[in-house]
Amino acid sequence: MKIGCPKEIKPQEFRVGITPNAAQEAVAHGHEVLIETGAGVGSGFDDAAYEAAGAHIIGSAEEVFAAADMIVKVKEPQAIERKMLREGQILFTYLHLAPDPEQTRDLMESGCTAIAYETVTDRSGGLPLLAPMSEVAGRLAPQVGAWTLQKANGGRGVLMGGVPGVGPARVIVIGGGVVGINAARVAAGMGADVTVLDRSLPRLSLLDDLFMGRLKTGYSTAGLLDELLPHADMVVGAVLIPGAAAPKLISRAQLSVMKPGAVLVDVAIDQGGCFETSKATTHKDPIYEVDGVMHYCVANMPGAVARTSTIALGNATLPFMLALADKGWRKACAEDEHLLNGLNVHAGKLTYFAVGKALGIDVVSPSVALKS
Ligand SMILES: NC(=O)c1ccc[n+]([C@@H]2O[C@H](COP(=O)([O-])OP(=O)(O)OC[C@H]3O[C@@H](n4cnc5c(N)ncnc54)[C@H](O)[C@@H]3O)[C@@H](O)[C@H]2O)c1
Ligand SMILES: C[C@H](N)C(=O)O
Ligand SMILES: [Mg+2]
Repeated sequence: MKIGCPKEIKPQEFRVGITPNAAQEAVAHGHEVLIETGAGVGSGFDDAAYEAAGAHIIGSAEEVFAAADMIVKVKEPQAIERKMLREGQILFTYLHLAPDPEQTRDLMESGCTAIAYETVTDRSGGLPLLAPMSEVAGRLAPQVGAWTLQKANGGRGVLMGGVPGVGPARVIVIGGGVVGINAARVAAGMGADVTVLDRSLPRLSLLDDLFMGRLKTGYSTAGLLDELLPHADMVVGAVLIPGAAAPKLISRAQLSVMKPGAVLVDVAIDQGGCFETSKATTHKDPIYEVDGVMHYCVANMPGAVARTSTIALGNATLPFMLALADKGWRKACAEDEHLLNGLNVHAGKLTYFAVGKALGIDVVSPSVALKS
């Protein structure tokens, strides 16, 4: 199979979908790997590293899209990339379709077969292709939140760990999954007073055991948030209902009970955001203020630490990319229900129920799509 990897074009996105090591494995499996020139530079991989791995360097994204049977990327295809997709072509990347009707329409119109990293599952109920980037974004969240808390950036001028004689920042993490646990770990490590809220009691139990009194846990309800918000310096939004639009857990009205200069970091913004006042921002212009409360809502946070993120993502995607290339998407998905769970669009039809529900579009079950 011809596997193509274009350079990412989302603003300030420096990750790349295929590392030289992954390219080398694909070549060893008998595939041809086409990398757009410069695609890896933002992650520290120059064209020569790909050539040494046996890949071909291609001059433009247009040529990569035209030649490849499967496109492997990081971010959802941007409008100009969507025009280059064609019927029968496999697209393997993050999609986050629930909050994105335009992208969904374009992917359906293209006729391509789109497999979304974020809905591929594993045996233990996890999301193995989302997890590495959730680890990164979770660890980044207190870091960017701490920067936003600085007075010059609009924050209330509170130091995460405080100092002797002055208490630490109070951080609430809503959602104790992969993002949440990593955010809690770094916030606690910075010395903050951390509370994690979740709706899964087993998850709260795990957090309680792991952190041994270093953080507090709470069962996530609107009432508990009402109690906690007036005291919070930072709230990290880290909830997920796989594939679905994020539930809105803090309304605009609730901002009025928060302290001026408190900070909301909405990591769940890629699924539409879990605060009513969230709107996606970029690394170049990451923060804005609403009713005195600072918001950080970058939907591609791991792009900021592209080297770490590209390698971590590549480690996770490699076996799935090889399965798709070796067997073709039908056989690969027929033999692996977890990969089939990644199928979001095929031949003009939407194949993921939570996306269909969010966007009001009819869905064909992935097992039916497999046979079409
Ligand atoms: N902005 C970015 O750059 C970036 C990067 C990586 C991940 N993400 C996003 O972060 C979000 C979280 O991802 P994850 O991997 O941690 O997911 P996860 O499935 O590991 O964890 C989500 C947690 O949310 C909990 N939850 C669901 N509804 C809740 C509610 N009402 N209140 C409290 N908890 C609730 C679940 O029980 C689960 O523990 C996703 O939207 C993911 O796409 C964003
Ligand atoms: C998954 C997340 N939206 C990312 O960009 O890595
Ligand atoms: Mg180009």
